[in-house]
Amino acid sequence: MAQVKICGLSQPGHVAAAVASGARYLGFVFFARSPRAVSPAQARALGADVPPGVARVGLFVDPDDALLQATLQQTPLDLIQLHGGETPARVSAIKALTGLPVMKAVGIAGPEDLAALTDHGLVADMLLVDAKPPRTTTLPGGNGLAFDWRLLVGRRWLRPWMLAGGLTPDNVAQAIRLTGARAVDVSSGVESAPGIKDSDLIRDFIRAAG
Ligand SMILES: O=C(O)c1ccccc1N[C@@H]1O[C@H](COP(=O)(O)O)[C@@H](O)[C@H]1O
Repeated sequence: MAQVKICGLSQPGHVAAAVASGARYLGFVFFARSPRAVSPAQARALGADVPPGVARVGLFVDPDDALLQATLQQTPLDLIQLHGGETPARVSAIKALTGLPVMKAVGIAGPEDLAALTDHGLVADMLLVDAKPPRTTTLPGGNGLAFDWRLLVGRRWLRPWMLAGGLTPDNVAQAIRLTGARAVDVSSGVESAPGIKDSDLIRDFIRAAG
């Protein structure tokens, strides 16, 4: 069974549905432009009763030190997800600053994008392999877009990795079979509208990944 991260949670009922269905990672978005953005106080409340073994993930996009420090002062997190243009050096600096493990997202559109996974695998604790966002969007992730999963067949990196990008209850099993992913991340694919999670879709996704 692949481990599942449900990203962009903002309501206690959806956190409860994700945990009850077996999610191993819960994502809280600290990026103001996202329809899924939460405040640190909201994230603290949402993550307060999460059982051991379920990681609270803070998603940031090119955060400065002040944002990271202010967020962590207000809410406990177990893993930092970096979803912007952070360099390997910046990933290292954020690990040192926060004392937390970091998962670095890399956007993939073609084979030329795969080298960044090798570079980030030297410093990040985990890799997140996502679709590269289109130039026209203001969101660097959470767009519900998939990439050609065949690009990952036979690839190995130094760190554990998650597959993301356009996953849904209907396609996640195929994505896992093709890529061999041991962990998957979803946001839009378990929503009824942008930013509105659906407990039934969360359950269906986690079942389908099993
Ligand atoms: O979910 C968001 O709003 C978001 C905003 C900014 C950066 C990343 C974001 N989400 C991440 O994007 C991928 C793919 O999401 P989707 O399933 O295709 O909608 C996933 O890793 C989310 O964590």
